[in-house]
Amino acid sequence: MKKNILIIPGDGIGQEVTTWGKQVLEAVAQKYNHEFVFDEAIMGHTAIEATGDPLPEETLEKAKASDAILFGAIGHAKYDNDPSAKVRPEQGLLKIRKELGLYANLRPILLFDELLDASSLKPEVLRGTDILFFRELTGDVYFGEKKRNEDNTFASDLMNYHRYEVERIARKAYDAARTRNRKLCSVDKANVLETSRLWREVVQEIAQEYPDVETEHMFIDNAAMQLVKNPKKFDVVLTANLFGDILTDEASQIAGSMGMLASASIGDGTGFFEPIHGSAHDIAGQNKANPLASILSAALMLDIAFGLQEEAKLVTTAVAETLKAGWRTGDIANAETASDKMLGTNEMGAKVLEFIK
Ligand SMILES: NC(=O)C1=CN([C@@H]2O[C@H](COP(=O)(O)OP(=O)(O)OC[C@H]3O[C@@H](n4cnc5c(N)ncnc54)[C@H](O)[C@@H]3O)[C@@H](O)[C@H]2O)C=CC1
Ligand SMILES: CC(C)CC(=O)C(=O)O
Ligand SMILES: [Mg+2]
Repeated sequence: MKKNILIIPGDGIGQEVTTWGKQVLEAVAQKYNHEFVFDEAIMGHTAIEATGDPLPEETLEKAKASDAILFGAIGHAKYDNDPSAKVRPEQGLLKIRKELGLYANLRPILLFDELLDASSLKPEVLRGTDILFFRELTGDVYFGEKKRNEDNTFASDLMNYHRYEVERIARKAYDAARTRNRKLCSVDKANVLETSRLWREVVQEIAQEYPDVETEHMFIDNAAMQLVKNPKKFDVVLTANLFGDILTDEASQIAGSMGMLASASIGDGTGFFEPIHGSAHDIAGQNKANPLASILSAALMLDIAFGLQEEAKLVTTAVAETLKAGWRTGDIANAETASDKMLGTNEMGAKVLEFIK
Protein backbone atom coordinates (compact mmCIF):
# COMPACT_ATOMS: atom_id res chain seq x y z
CA MET A 1 0.00 0.00 0.00
CA LYS A 2 1.41 3.42 -0.97
CA LYS A 3 0.54 6.40 1.23
CA ASN A 4 1.76 9.99 1.37
CA ILE A 5 2.19 11.03 5.00
CA LEU A 6 2.87 14.61 6.08
CA ILE A 7 4.82 15.11 9.30
CA ILE A 8 4.23 18.40 11.12
CA PRO A 9 6.47 18.34 14.23
CA GLY A 10 5.47 21.83 15.42
CA ASP A 11 7.15 23.25 18.51
CA GLY A 12 8.76 22.14 21.79
CA ILE A 13 8.31 18.46 22.62
CA GLY A 14 6.17 18.12 19.51
CA GLN A 15 9.43 17.98 17.56
CA GLU A 16 10.95 15.44 19.98
CA VAL A 17 8.09 12.93 20.11
CA THR A 18 7.06 13.09 16.43
CA THR A 19 10.46 11.69 15.49
CA TRP A 20 9.37 8.42 17.11
CA GLY A 21 5.86 8.39 15.72
CA LYS A 22 7.45 8.69 12.27
CA GLN A 23 10.07 6.00 12.93
CA VAL A 24 7.34 3.60 14.04
CA LEU A 25 5.51 4.22 10.75
CA GLU A 26 8.76 3.60 8.85
CA ALA A 27 9.34 0.34 10.76
CA VAL A 28 5.79 -0.85 10.05
CA ALA A 29 6.16 0.03 6.35
CA GLN A 30 9.38 -2.00 6.15
CA LYS A 31 7.94 -4.99 8.03
CA TYR A 32 4.74 -5.12 5.97
CA ASN A 33 6.24 -3.91 2.69
CA HIS A 34 4.15 -0.75 2.47
CA GLU A 35 5.41 2.36 0.63
CA PHE A 36 4.99 5.31 2.99
CA VAL A 37 6.28 8.51 1.37
CA PHE A 38 7.02 11.17 3.98
CA ASP A 39 7.12 14.93 3.65
CA GLU A 40 7.49 17.54 6.38
CA ALA A 41 6.04 21.00 7.03
CA ILE A 42 6.14 23.72 9.66
CA MET A 43 3.36 25.14 11.84
CA GLY A 44 3.02 27.15 15.06
CA HIS A 45 5.80 29.18 16.65
CA THR A 46 8.37 27.57 14.36
CA ALA A 47 6.37 28.78 11.36
CA ILE A 48 5.86 32.27 12.82
CA GLU A 49 9.60 32.59 13.31
CA ALA A 50 10.26 31.46 9.72
CA THR A 51 7.39 33.13 7.86
CA GLY A 52 5.34 35.28 10.24
CA ASP A 53 2.40 32.92 9.69
CA PRO A 54 1.44 30.13 12.16
CA LEU A 55 0.05 28.14 9.21
CA PRO A 56 2.00 28.89 6.01
CA GLU A 57 0.14 28.31 2.73
CA GLU A 58 2.70 25.67 1.75
CA THR A 59 1.89 23.64 4.89
CA LEU A 60 -1.84 23.81 4.24
CA GLU A 61 -1.40 22.79 0.59
CA LYS A 62 0.82 19.86 1.56
CA ALA A 63 -1.73 18.82 4.19
CA LYS A 64 -4.58 18.86 1.69
CA ALA A 65 -2.51 16.76 -0.74
CA SER A 66 -1.50 14.13 1.82
CA ASP A 67 -3.25 10.88 2.75
CA ALA A 68 -2.74 11.53 6.47
CA ILE A 69 -0.90 13.90 8.80
CA LEU A 70 1.12 13.09 11.92
CA PHE A 71 1.33 16.23 14.03
CA GLY A 72 3.32 16.96 17.18
CA ALA A 73 2.23 20.06 19.07
CA ILE A 74 2.43 23.84 18.88
CA GLY A 75 3.04 26.55 21.44
CA HIS A 76 5.65 28.79 23.03
CA ALA A 77 5.78 30.47 26.44
CA LYS A 78 6.29 33.94 24.92
CA TYR A 79 2.72 33.93 23.59
CA ASP A 80 1.22 32.28 26.68
CA ASN A 81 2.58 35.17 28.73
CA ASP A 82 1.54 37.89 26.25
CA PRO A 83 -2.29 38.15 26.36
CA SER A 84 -2.16 40.94 23.75
CA ALA A 85 -0.25 38.93 21.12
CA LYS A 86 -2.18 39.17 17.86
CA VAL A 87 -0.40 36.27 16.12
CA ARG A 88 -0.25 32.98 18.04
CA PRO A 89 0.89 29.42 17.29
CA GLU A 90 -2.52 28.08 18.33
CA GLN A 91 -4.10 29.95 15.41
CA GLY A 92 -2.26 27.61 13.05
CA LEU A 93 -3.73 24.51 14.66
CA LEU A 94 -7.25 25.92 14.79
CA LYS A 95 -7.01 27.05 11.14
CA ILE A 96 -5.79 23.69 9.79
CA ARG A 97 -8.56 21.92 11.67
CA LYS A 98 -11.14 24.25 10.08
CA GLU A 99 -9.59 24.14 6.60
CA LEU A 100 -9.40 20.32 6.57
CA GLY A 101 -12.92 20.03 8.01
CA LEU A 102 -11.71 17.97 10.97
CA TYR A 103 -14.92 18.20 12.97
CA ALA A 104 -14.61 14.96 14.94
CA ASN A 105 -11.75 14.59 17.42
CA LEU A 106 -11.56 11.01 18.72
CA ARG A 107 -9.67 10.69 22.02
CA PRO A 108 -9.45 7.10 23.24
CA ILE A 109 -8.56 6.76 26.92
CA LEU A 110 -6.40 3.65 26.59
CA LEU A 111 -5.45 2.27 30.00
CA PHE A 112 -2.51 -0.17 30.08
CA ASP A 113 -2.68 -2.33 33.23
CA GLU A 114 1.07 -1.81 33.66
CA LEU A 115 0.30 1.87 34.34
CA LEU A 116 -2.39 1.43 36.99
CA ASP A 117 0.26 2.53 39.47
CA ALA A 118 1.19 5.61 37.43
CA SER A 119 -2.18 7.25 38.10
CA SER A 120 -3.04 9.22 41.21
CA LEU A 121 -6.39 7.36 41.22
CA LYS A 122 -6.84 4.00 43.00
CA PRO A 123 -6.27 0.90 40.81
CA GLU A 124 -9.67 -0.49 41.83
CA VAL A 125 -11.32 2.71 40.55
CA LEU A 126 -9.38 2.57 37.28
CA ARG A 127 -9.21 -1.11 36.35
CA GLY A 128 -11.36 -1.86 33.30
CA THR A 129 -11.82 1.77 32.24
CA ASP A 130 -12.15 2.16 28.48
CA ILE A 131 -13.55 5.47 27.23
CA LEU A 132 -13.75 6.95 23.73
CA PHE A 133 -14.29 10.71 23.68
CA PHE A 134 -15.87 12.38 20.65
CA ARG A 135 -14.97 16.06 20.92
CA GLU A 136 -16.52 18.41 18.36
CA LEU A 137 -13.48 20.24 16.94
CA THR A 138 -14.44 23.04 14.49
CA GLY A 139 -17.19 24.89 16.35
CA ASP A 140 -17.84 26.37 19.77
CA VAL A 141 -16.08 29.27 21.43
CA TYR A 142 -12.73 28.45 19.74
CA PHE A 143 -14.11 29.75 16.43
CA GLY A 144 -16.55 32.36 17.66
CA GLU A 145 -16.11 36.13 17.25
CA LYS A 146 -13.68 37.61 19.80
CA LYS A 147 -14.08 41.20 21.00
CA ARG A 148 -12.45 43.74 23.32
CA ASN A 149 -13.65 47.26 23.98
CA GLU A 150 -11.62 50.40 23.39
CA ASP A 151 -10.41 50.92 26.95
CA ASN A 152 -9.59 47.25 27.41
CA THR A 153 -12.08 46.82 30.25
CA PHE A 154 -14.26 44.24 28.51
CA ALA A 155 -13.67 41.18 26.34
CA SER A 156 -16.05 38.60 24.90
CA ASP A 157 -15.91 35.29 23.02
CA LEU A 158 -18.97 34.15 21.13
CA MET A 159 -19.89 30.52 21.84
CA ASN A 160 -22.02 29.13 19.03
CA TYR A 161 -23.15 25.92 17.31
CA HIS A 162 -25.12 25.19 14.15
CA ARG A 163 -27.53 22.27 14.21
CA TYR A 164 -25.61 20.43 11.45
CA GLU A 165 -22.38 20.62 13.47
CA VAL A 166 -24.00 18.72 16.33
CA GLU A 167 -25.79 16.24 14.06
CA ARG A 168 -22.69 15.09 12.18
CA ILE A 169 -20.52 14.39 15.21
CA ALA A 170 -23.41 12.85 17.15
CA ARG A 171 -23.94 10.31 14.36
CA LYS A 172 -20.23 9.39 14.35
CA ALA A 173 -20.35 8.95 18.13
CA TYR A 174 -23.48 6.80 18.04
CA ASP A 175 -22.04 4.67 15.23
CA ALA A 176 -18.95 4.10 17.38
CA ALA A 177 -21.08 3.27 20.43
CA ARG A 178 -22.70 0.47 18.36
CA THR A 179 -19.25 -1.12 17.98
CA ARG A 180 -18.53 -0.82 21.71
CA ASN A 181 -20.80 -1.19 24.78
CA ARG A 182 -23.74 0.70 23.25
CA LYS A 183 -23.65 3.45 25.88
CA LEU A 184 -23.33 7.15 25.01
CA CYS A 185 -23.04 10.02 27.47
CA SER A 186 -23.56 13.48 26.00
CA VAL A 187 -21.97 16.20 28.14
CA ASP A 188 -23.19 19.82 28.00
CA LYS A 189 -24.29 22.76 30.21
CA ALA A 190 -27.90 22.86 29.07
CA ASN A 191 -29.09 24.23 32.42
CA VAL A 192 -27.28 27.49 31.61
CA LEU A 193 -26.09 27.75 27.98
CA GLU A 194 -28.34 28.17 24.93
CA THR A 195 -25.71 26.43 22.77
CA SER A 196 -25.94 23.45 25.13
CA ARG A 197 -29.73 23.45 24.96
CA LEU A 198 -29.48 23.19 21.16
CA TRP A 199 -26.78 20.51 21.61
CA ARG A 200 -28.99 18.42 23.91
CA GLU A 201 -32.09 18.89 21.69
CA VAL A 202 -30.19 17.63 18.62
CA VAL A 203 -28.62 14.69 20.46
CA GLN A 204 -32.07 13.72 21.77
CA GLU A 205 -33.33 13.69 18.17
CA ILE A 206 -30.39 11.64 16.87
CA ALA A 207 -30.77 9.23 19.80
CA GLN A 208 -34.17 8.25 18.33
CA GLU A 209 -32.25 6.75 15.38
CA TYR A 210 -30.20 4.60 17.76
CA PRO A 211 -32.71 2.90 20.11
CA ASP A 212 -30.14 0.14 20.69
CA VAL A 213 -27.72 2.61 22.31
CA GLU A 214 -28.32 3.75 25.91
CA THR A 215 -28.15 7.56 26.00
CA GLU A 216 -27.38 9.65 29.09
CA HIS A 217 -27.14 13.44 29.27
CA MET A 218 -24.84 14.93 31.91
CA PHE A 219 -23.87 18.49 32.85
CA ILE A 220 -20.15 19.24 32.43
CA ASP A 221 -19.49 19.93 36.12
CA ASN A 222 -21.04 16.61 37.14
CA ALA A 223 -19.17 14.81 34.32
CA ALA A 224 -15.82 16.21 35.47
CA MET A 225 -16.54 14.82 38.93
CA GLN A 226 -17.88 11.43 37.72
CA LEU A 227 -14.77 10.99 35.54
CA VAL A 228 -12.55 10.69 38.61
CA LYS A 229 -15.16 9.15 40.89
CA ASN A 230 -16.18 6.30 38.59
CA PRO A 231 -14.51 6.39 35.15
CA LYS A 232 -15.70 2.84 34.38
CA LYS A 233 -19.28 4.11 33.98
CA PHE A 234 -18.36 5.78 30.68
CA ASP A 235 -18.14 4.16 27.25
CA VAL A 236 -18.55 6.80 24.50
CA VAL A 237 -18.57 10.43 25.65
CA LEU A 238 -19.87 13.04 23.20
CA THR A 239 -19.24 16.70 23.92
CA ALA A 240 -18.44 20.14 22.52
CA ASN A 241 -15.03 21.57 21.75
CA LEU A 242 -14.24 23.40 24.99
CA PHE A 243 -15.67 20.73 27.31
CA GLY A 244 -13.86 17.96 25.42
CA ASP A 245 -10.58 19.81 25.57
CA ILE A 246 -10.76 20.04 29.33
CA LEU A 247 -12.26 16.62 30.11
CA THR A 248 -9.64 14.74 28.08
CA ASP A 249 -6.67 16.34 29.81
CA GLU A 250 -8.36 15.25 33.05
CA ALA A 251 -8.92 11.79 31.61
CA SER A 252 -5.20 11.52 30.81
CA GLN A 253 -4.68 10.82 34.52
CA ILE A 254 -6.75 7.65 34.11
CA ALA A 255 -4.18 6.48 31.53
CA GLY A 256 -1.34 7.66 33.77
CA SER A 257 -0.04 10.72 31.91
CA MET A 258 -0.62 13.35 29.25
CA GLY A 259 2.20 11.53 27.47
CA MET A 260 -0.03 8.49 26.90
CA LEU A 261 -3.03 9.92 25.05
CA ALA A 262 -3.32 9.89 21.26
CA SER A 263 -6.04 11.42 19.12
CA ALA A 264 -7.51 11.24 15.64
CA SER A 265 -9.12 14.29 14.06
CA ILE A 266 -11.34 13.31 11.16
CA GLY A 267 -13.98 14.78 8.92
CA ASP A 268 -14.73 13.64 5.40
CA GLY A 269 -11.17 13.86 4.05
CA THR A 270 -7.52 13.75 5.19
CA GLY A 271 -7.09 12.56 8.78
CA PHE A 272 -4.93 14.38 11.34
CA PHE A 273 -3.28 12.36 14.10
CA GLU A 274 -1.67 13.90 17.16
CA PRO A 275 -1.04 13.46 20.89
CA ILE A 276 -3.51 15.42 23.03
CA HIS A 277 -0.66 17.16 24.78
CA GLY A 278 0.97 20.44 23.95
CA SER A 279 4.55 21.60 23.52
CA ALA A 280 5.28 21.23 27.26
CA HIS A 281 7.62 24.17 27.85
CA ASP A 282 8.55 22.73 31.26
CA ILE A 283 10.25 19.64 29.82
CA ALA A 284 11.09 20.71 26.28
CA GLY A 285 14.63 20.10 25.07
CA GLN A 286 15.49 17.76 27.98
CA ASN A 287 14.81 14.32 26.43
CA LYS A 288 12.13 13.87 29.10
CA ALA A 289 8.95 13.81 26.99
CA ASN A 290 7.06 10.52 26.74
CA PRO A 291 6.91 9.59 23.02
CA LEU A 292 4.13 6.99 23.46
CA ALA A 293 1.25 9.40 22.70
CA SER A 294 2.84 10.17 19.33
CA ILE A 295 3.52 6.47 18.67
CA LEU A 296 -0.09 5.61 19.59
CA SER A 297 -1.26 8.43 17.29
CA ALA A 298 0.64 6.68 14.50
CA ALA A 299 -1.26 3.50 15.40
CA LEU A 300 -4.55 5.41 15.11
CA MET A 301 -3.42 6.61 11.66
CA LEU A 302 -2.71 3.04 10.53
CA ASP A 303 -6.12 1.89 11.72
CA ILE A 304 -8.43 4.82 10.94
CA ALA A 305 -6.78 6.45 7.92
CA PHE A 306 -5.37 3.37 6.20
CA GLY A 307 -7.51 0.47 7.49
CA LEU A 308 -4.35 -1.40 8.53
CA GLN A 309 -5.75 -2.95 11.72
CA GLU A 310 -3.06 -5.65 11.99
CA GLU A 311 -0.27 -3.08 11.71
CA ALA A 312 -2.00 -0.83 14.25
CA LYS A 313 -2.35 -3.75 16.65
CA LEU A 314 1.37 -4.50 16.28
CA VAL A 315 2.16 -0.95 17.41
CA THR A 316 -0.14 -0.97 20.45
CA THR A 317 1.19 -4.40 21.39
CA ALA A 318 4.77 -3.11 21.10
CA VAL A 319 3.85 -0.29 23.50
CA ALA A 320 2.28 -2.79 25.92
CA GLU A 321 5.35 -5.07 25.71
CA THR A 322 7.66 -2.12 26.36
CA LEU A 323 5.66 -1.23 29.47
CA LYS A 324 5.45 -4.89 30.56
CA ALA A 325 9.26 -5.03 30.36
CA GLY A 326 9.27 -2.25 32.96
CA TRP A 327 10.54 0.63 30.77
CA ARG A 328 9.25 4.05 31.82
CA THR A 329 9.70 7.72 31.05
CA GLY A 330 9.59 10.01 34.07
CA ASP A 331 5.89 10.89 33.72
CA ILE A 332 4.75 7.27 34.08
CA ALA A 333 7.36 6.06 36.57
CA ASN A 334 6.51 5.40 40.21
CA ALA A 335 8.36 4.72 43.46
CA GLU A 336 8.97 1.09 42.42
CA THR A 337 10.46 1.97 39.01
CA ALA A 338 14.05 0.82 39.01
CA SER A 339 16.51 3.55 38.08
CA ASP A 340 17.89 1.36 35.29
CA LYS A 341 14.40 1.22 33.79
CA MET A 342 14.01 4.98 33.58
CA LEU A 343 14.39 6.18 30.00
CA GLY A 344 14.48 9.43 28.10
CA THR A 345 12.35 10.19 25.06
CA ASN A 346 14.77 8.74 22.56
CA GLU A 347 15.59 5.60 24.55
CA MET A 348 11.86 4.90 25.11
CA GLY A 349 11.09 5.33 21.43
CA ALA A 350 13.97 2.99 20.53
CA LYS A 351 12.60 0.35 22.94
CA VAL A 352 9.22 0.36 21.22
CA LEU A 353 10.94 0.01 17.84
CA GLU A 354 12.73 -3.11 19.12
CA PHE A 355 9.35 -4.74 19.80
CA ILE A 356 8.12 -3.81 16.29
CA LYS A 357 11.08 -4.97 14.24
N1 LIG B 1 -2.36 20.23 20.38
C1 LIG B 1 -1.50 21.19 20.72
O1 LIG B 1 -0.65 21.58 19.94
C2 LIG B 1 -1.60 21.77 22.08
C3 LIG B 1 -0.83 22.89 22.36
N2 LIG B 1 -0.81 23.42 23.61
C4 LIG B 1 0.16 24.50 23.87
O2 LIG B 1 1.28 23.90 24.54
C5 LIG B 1 1.88 24.87 25.41
C6 LIG B 1 1.99 24.27 26.83
O3 LIG B 1 0.69 24.12 27.32
P1 LIG B 1 0.40 23.34 28.69
O4 LIG B 1 -0.86 23.88 29.23
O5 LIG B 1 1.61 23.32 29.55
O6 LIG B 1 0.03 21.85 28.20
P2 LIG B 1 0.97 20.62 27.82
O7 LIG B 1 0.06 19.53 27.40
O8 LIG B 1 2.06 21.02 26.91
O9 LIG B 1 1.66 20.18 29.23
C7 LIG B 1 0.85 19.96 30.37
C8 LIG B 1 1.65 19.13 31.39
O10 LIG B 1 1.75 17.78 30.89
C9 LIG B 1 3.11 17.40 30.74
N3 LIG B 1 3.25 16.66 29.47
C10 LIG B 1 2.65 16.98 28.30
N4 LIG B 1 3.05 16.12 27.33
C11 LIG B 1 3.91 15.25 27.91
C12 LIG B 1 4.67 14.14 27.43
N5 LIG B 1 4.60 13.72 26.16
N6 LIG B 1 5.49 13.49 28.31
C13 LIG B 1 5.56 13.88 29.60
N7 LIG B 1 4.86 14.90 30.12
C14 LIG B 1 4.04 15.59 29.28
C15 LIG B 1 3.88 18.71 30.68
O11 LIG B 1 5.22 18.52 31.11
C16 LIG B 1 3.08 19.63 31.59
O12 LIG B 1 3.48 19.44 32.93
C17 LIG B 1 1.00 26.11 25.35
O13 LIG B 1 1.59 27.05 24.48
C18 LIG B 1 -0.32 25.60 24.77
O14 LIG B 1 -1.02 26.58 24.04
C19 LIG B 1 -1.53 22.88 24.65
C20 LIG B 1 -2.33 21.77 24.40
C21 LIG B 1 -2.42 21.13 23.11
C1 LIG C 1 -4.82 25.15 20.79
C2 LIG C 1 -5.60 24.24 21.74
C3 LIG C 1 -7.03 24.17 21.39
C4 LIG C 1 -5.01 22.88 21.65
C5 LIG C 1 -5.63 21.96 22.66
O1 LIG C 1 -5.67 22.19 23.84
C6 LIG C 1 -6.20 20.71 22.20
O2 LIG C 1 -6.47 20.59 21.01
O3 LIG C 1 -6.37 19.82 23.07
MG1 LIG D 1 -6.12 20.47 25.03
